[in-house]
Amino acid sequence: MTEPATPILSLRGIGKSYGPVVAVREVDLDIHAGEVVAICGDNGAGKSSLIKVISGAEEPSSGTISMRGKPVAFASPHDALSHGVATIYQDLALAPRLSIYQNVFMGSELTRPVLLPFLRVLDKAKMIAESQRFLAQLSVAITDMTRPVERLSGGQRQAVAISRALRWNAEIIIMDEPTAALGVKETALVLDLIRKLKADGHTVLLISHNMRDVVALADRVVIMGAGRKFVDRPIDGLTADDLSHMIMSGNARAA
Ligand SMILES: Nc1ncnc2c1ncn2[C@@H]1O[C@H](COP(=O)(O)OP(=O)(O)OP(=O)(O)O)[C@@H](O)[C@H]1O
Repeated sequence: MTEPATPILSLRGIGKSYGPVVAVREVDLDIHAGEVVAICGDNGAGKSSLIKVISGAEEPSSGTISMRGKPVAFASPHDALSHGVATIYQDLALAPRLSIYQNVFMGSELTRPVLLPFLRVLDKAKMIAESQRFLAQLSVAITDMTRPVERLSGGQRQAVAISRALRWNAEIIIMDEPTAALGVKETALVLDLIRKLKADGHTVLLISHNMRDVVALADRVVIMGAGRKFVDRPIDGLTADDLSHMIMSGNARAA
């Protein structure tokens, strides 16, 4: 018998309180490399608070986080990013007037030397080529990397936000409600982006209220209610209705 692989990410006893408000209680969670895991639950269940702890945006009030069996503590989202954990929030945090390549490399621009070794200028050509490579990896057909992001569709903007995560070599990509603001066609594009990430070996943590998206994409579903994890199982055979019922039964228990 083969030993189960060490999880890429493990949470043990994670709690998060904001003053007297307990948002997350005693959550244990193991995420394996290459999985797509959906985190579901009603409003106020604690999904965002849990994600903020994993993404380095908030410190946990209790518990530990490990990556590949080694304890880690993320002091900031940048710190999490340098450990290979990237989070894409609903607003995508893109600069609409800047071009695709400027958004992909925002805060981590590539430079090249000119004349003297200590004199460097932005390496626009390389940033354009790399951005093109990331988007091609996601099967997104945009050729002009100088196009401002405000002229892209919602799905294409998600692709730019994901490309930024890829630029950091993120292994774990956390997506907060990626299809919430999108129409049918754009939603299909984003679901394809997530499938592509999985096919390329990335691990995806997905917060979603859309049970159809969850059934279509996730390998495993985690359902939270009143800060606790009360379901953690493979998606095998579950329907969107099953998931909705599970969420509601969790609410009834929490009430
Ligand atoms: N910064 C904060 N200060 C105080 N309370 C907070 C803060 N952030 C979240 N909470 C509370 O923590 C609880 C969990 O909220 P959280 O946003 O994590 O849930 P959620 O499942 O993501 O909900 P939603 O689906 O509505 O985003 C709620 O009672 C919420 O009011």
